[in-house]
Amino acid sequence: MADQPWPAGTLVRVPLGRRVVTGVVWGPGAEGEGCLPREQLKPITEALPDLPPLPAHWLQLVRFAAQYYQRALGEMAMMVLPPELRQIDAVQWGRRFKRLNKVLNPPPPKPPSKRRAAQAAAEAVPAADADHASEPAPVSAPASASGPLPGSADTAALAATPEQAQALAALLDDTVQPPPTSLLWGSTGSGKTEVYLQHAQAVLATGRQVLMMVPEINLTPQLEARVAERFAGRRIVSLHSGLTPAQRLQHWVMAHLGEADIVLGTRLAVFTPLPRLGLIVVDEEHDPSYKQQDGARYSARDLAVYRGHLEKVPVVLGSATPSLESWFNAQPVGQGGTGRYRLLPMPSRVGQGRMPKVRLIDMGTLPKPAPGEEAPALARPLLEAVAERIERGEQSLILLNRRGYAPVLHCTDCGWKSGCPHCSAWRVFHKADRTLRCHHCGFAERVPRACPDCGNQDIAPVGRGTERLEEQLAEALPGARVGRIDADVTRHKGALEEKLASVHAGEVDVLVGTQMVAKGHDFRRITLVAAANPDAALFASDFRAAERQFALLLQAAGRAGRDAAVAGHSEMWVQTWHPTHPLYDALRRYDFEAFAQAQLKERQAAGLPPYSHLAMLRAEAKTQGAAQTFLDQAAAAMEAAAAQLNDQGGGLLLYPAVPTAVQRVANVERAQMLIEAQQRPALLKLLQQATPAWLALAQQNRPNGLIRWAVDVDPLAI
Ligand SMILES: Nc1ncnc2c1ncn2[C@@H]1O[C@H](COP(=O)(O)OP(=O)(O)OP(=O)(O)O)[C@@H](O)[C@H]1O
Ligand SMILES: [Zn+2]
Repeated sequence: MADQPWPAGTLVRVPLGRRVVTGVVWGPGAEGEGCLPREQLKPITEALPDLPPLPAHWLQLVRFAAQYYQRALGEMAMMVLPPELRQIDAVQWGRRFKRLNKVLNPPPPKPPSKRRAAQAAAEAVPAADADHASEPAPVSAPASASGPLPGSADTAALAATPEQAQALAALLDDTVQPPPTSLLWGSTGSGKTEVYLQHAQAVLATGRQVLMMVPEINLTPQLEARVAERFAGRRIVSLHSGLTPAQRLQHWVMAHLGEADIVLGTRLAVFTPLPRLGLIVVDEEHDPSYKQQDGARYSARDLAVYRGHLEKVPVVLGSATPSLESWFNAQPVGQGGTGRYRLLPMPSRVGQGRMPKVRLIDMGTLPKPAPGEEAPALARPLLEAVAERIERGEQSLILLNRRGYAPVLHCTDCGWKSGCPHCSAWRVFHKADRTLRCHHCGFAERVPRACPDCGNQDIAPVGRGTERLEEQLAEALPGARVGRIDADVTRHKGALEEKLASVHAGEVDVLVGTQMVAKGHDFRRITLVAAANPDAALFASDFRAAERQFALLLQAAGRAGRDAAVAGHSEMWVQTWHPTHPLYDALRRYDFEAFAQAQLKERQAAGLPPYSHLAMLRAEAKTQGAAQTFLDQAAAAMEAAAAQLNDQGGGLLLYPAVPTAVQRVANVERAQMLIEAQQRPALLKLLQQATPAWLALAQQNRPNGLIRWAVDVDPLAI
């Protein structure tokens, strides 16, 4: 539609069948190429008034993401817009906008009338009904009540340590153009957040906006508090999936209008339109949560780097244990890397804080439990070390990455095990509500009194989850206050905050937790961290398992000794059957560099990322045969194209289709096929060329039981 009156990026309402839906004007469509003839096009109903068009950069980012992750452009664009925006019409939008304007530009203060006070009160209440209730205020209440204040209201930064100063000098040096992507490689507790804040302060002072990303929602409140405290006069908004639809829309609009100075969010925030963008921070850049695991499987970290290039703004990736991809990119070309990122190391902890001393317990040397008895959860010396902490009024953190009471129940007579009838997985015993629950499909039943197969009364838990560990520790440490934080006890809104607060307040002596507690928290009284059972990852089939485990253990260790007063005697204990494993050796010396080099060497030898590029084609079907048949046909359909690309040095390799690790979930069979390439462009070209054939094959295979298929570019787990 060459004569369309609306510029590209305008949000419009268009008729689609009998409905009217929201769309984005993308530009004139080329006739032919799958577009309808002009005569058949319906006119746009209306544009959403007062909403500036989405910027060209935003369109380009979405276009790139769609192409790279092999999704339809429209799907990608709609997926990254606030859900609420896709539904409302111009009239509803007009009402929203008016209310938002009142928040942004409050009338000059008058003596408060009764009505006004009531209205202000109403505005502070979170919207229950999306369209009719008042909008909630954005997170930085002071700013929203008084309009933007000059940057002078920022509270003073801490005096930077020499390492922080050095990193900041590099980050603030704007003679390096275009602004590079930096990898801030700082130990846990080295003050990375302080560096982000001071960098942000400099960027805000030039009138630009800052986008800060964290991997998980439960880390946003902490960062939010620190940012709000530092930038009391600024408008700060958060963006994550925990907001109400109305909140999310409001925060998004404030960012888009340039009214919000700082956007804090999870991966979805990478798509926030920001007209004055000046800095992108990706905290804990190695975290797997940055990769979306369904639909459009994008990596927010990688898109952040792309966006930085696109908009010529600096990107800071921060981590104590960078992903091997980022590490590789931060090594100079001469030293086996790509030199694409700038490495900014901060090896020391702030002040007198020290990393805890690592102690490996060789489980093989412990006395064997009597026949029929179970080994205790914690070896004697570790238990004694915990008891010592309790006596001194210090806290311990016991990490066990498995929730529930026991991963499986077992009949000692006939050998029955608590399998899930719908999945190829065991059902986990949860003692609190006496259920057997499948962690894959959610299927739950009351735990049987006797073996369902043979009637034996004696069915026993096998193995140990956090719930059981908590119980056993309470028994082994009489009088100790044992607490637990995992997904089960933090299901309700606010529960996690409550639990964390009680740990900070010293109301817990021993905290049992999953990886949830290992990340990010600034615990001040923990002097002992123990990994109860970390060996499984050493032998996992996934090539990234070791990398993830190392990061987790190092993060966990980083929760101890954060306070100088207790740092001297802080310890990280590891219960292992493989004390000489190189992973633990590197951990003992906190030598990420050595670990990374060793891992990269292995990856290079095996031709794995970052030395190659992967895509995974996944299929779900009623039978394993149907899933694999589709994948086999999909492979056959791209063989010619692959051969052609290989003639040009693409280095493409198609692996046979195999069942996934958990083959059946909710009665659906799953299979996958790996595509490997030496050259990334060849991989993308191949996927693009193959897609039409795959779409057709999928149609053909539906009657045979194919349910879904999808491509995952740069898959995290294989
Ligand atoms: N320059 C400084 N002077 C004094 N204290 C500082 C300084 N920088 C940071 N701190 C304090 O040190 C502690 C750790 O800092 P921060 O949380 O920024 O580290 P981090 O590297 O982000 O840690 P982690 O990776 O564990 O999240 C905080 O309590 C922070 O207030
Ligand atoms: Zn199941």
